[in-house]
Amino acid sequence: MLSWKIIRHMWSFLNVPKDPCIVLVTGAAGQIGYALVPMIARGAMLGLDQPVILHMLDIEPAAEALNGVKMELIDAAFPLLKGVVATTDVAEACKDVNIAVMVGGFPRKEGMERKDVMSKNVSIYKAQASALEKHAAPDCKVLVVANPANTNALILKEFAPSIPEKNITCLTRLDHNRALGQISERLDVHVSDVKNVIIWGNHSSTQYPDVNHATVTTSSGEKSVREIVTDDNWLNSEFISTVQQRGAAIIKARKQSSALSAASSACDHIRNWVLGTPKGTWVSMGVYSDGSYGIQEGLIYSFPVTCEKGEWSIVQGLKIDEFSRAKMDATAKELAEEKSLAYSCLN
Ligand SMILES: NC(=O)c1ccc[n+]([C@@H]2O[C@H](COP(=O)([O-])OP(=O)(O)OC[C@H]3O[C@@H](n4cnc5c(N)ncnc54)[C@H](O)[C@@H]3O)[C@@H](O)[C@H]2O)c1
Ligand SMILES: O=C(O)C[C@H](O)C(=O)O
Repeated sequence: MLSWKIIRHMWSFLNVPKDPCIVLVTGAAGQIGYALVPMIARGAMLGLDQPVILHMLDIEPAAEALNGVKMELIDAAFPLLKGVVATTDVAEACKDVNIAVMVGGFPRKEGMERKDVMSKNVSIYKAQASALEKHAAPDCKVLVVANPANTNALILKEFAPSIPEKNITCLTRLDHNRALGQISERLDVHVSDVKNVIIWGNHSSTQYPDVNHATVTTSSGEKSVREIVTDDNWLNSEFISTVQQRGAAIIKARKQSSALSAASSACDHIRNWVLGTPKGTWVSMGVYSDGSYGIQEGLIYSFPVTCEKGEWSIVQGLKIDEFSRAKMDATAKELAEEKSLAYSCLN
């Protein structure tokens, strides 16, 4: 029997091009869309050997702008980009897609809480769930970016029952990367030397950025973040609130929500999901809860996950202290409340 590794090696030796992967980006005329589509076309999401066909969806008032994005994609002459569809027809946009990145929706503005955008967005996700179910490839992987991201993903999962629940996720990788960034700034080390932070729960200000299992690579080996930072007070207060409030801080500074970091983190999320996480490293993803760590089953909750062969698995067996337990439960409680609120908006 030939091993998968040998077959892959022979394949690359023969230089057989891969079939293009069809990637849907909804809300593609918006600011995240504008940052995201060139990243996908350059291979940042699926790798430098993976051709892509982009399906871009937006609504009628944005049709002209969407067409402008298509013109720019053509002008950029990306070698990996094998086709572009720009449409306001959701069925056409969803046709045969392998990866769906759901960015379309109404973003939070300065002074608004995420709950304020709930009713506008959950009804979009209910409608688009059916379109994905009918038209996407059966093994399509879905990443919801638009807020409230966990609850939009939950609505999408509940109204697209034939899509496997393991295939529906939401973005908390931006929060994960923000947490890595804060530790790296504090210690003046490169961000790639910090790993295994965790974002638990909701992509909201109740999220719990947890450093209890995080490590830093130093010249004398891998050390725990707590040991190197030597300031539990900062780690248990300012660090947590800075990460929780980073989205609001960006909105205050830019008068618009994060776009380049959101787009880059969306690429990280899908790349690790499809191509795997490095050995010994986990990432945070919003995934359906199977009851792990006592979190109510069925919620879309951010957990530490490792990925292999296109499948994520929740990291099991991490020790949870009392401080963490309370914060993990508080963000779960908010998600359960958001779920009820979402259903009341849909009725
Ligand atoms: N999860 C995260 O980490 C994260 C980070 C940043 C932003 N966000 C969220 O991502 C979303 C997009 O942000 P943005 O800054 O790009 O907003 P934006 O307003 O610039 O773009 C949103 C786009 O969605 C389009 N749209 C609206 N309804 C649609 C529908 N039914 N179908 C398809 N497209 C539709 C709009 O026309 C617009 O072009 C917002 O909900 C924002 O809050 C999430
Ligand atoms: O906080 C927001 O509304 C924007 C986004 O979710 C972010 O985290 O930057």
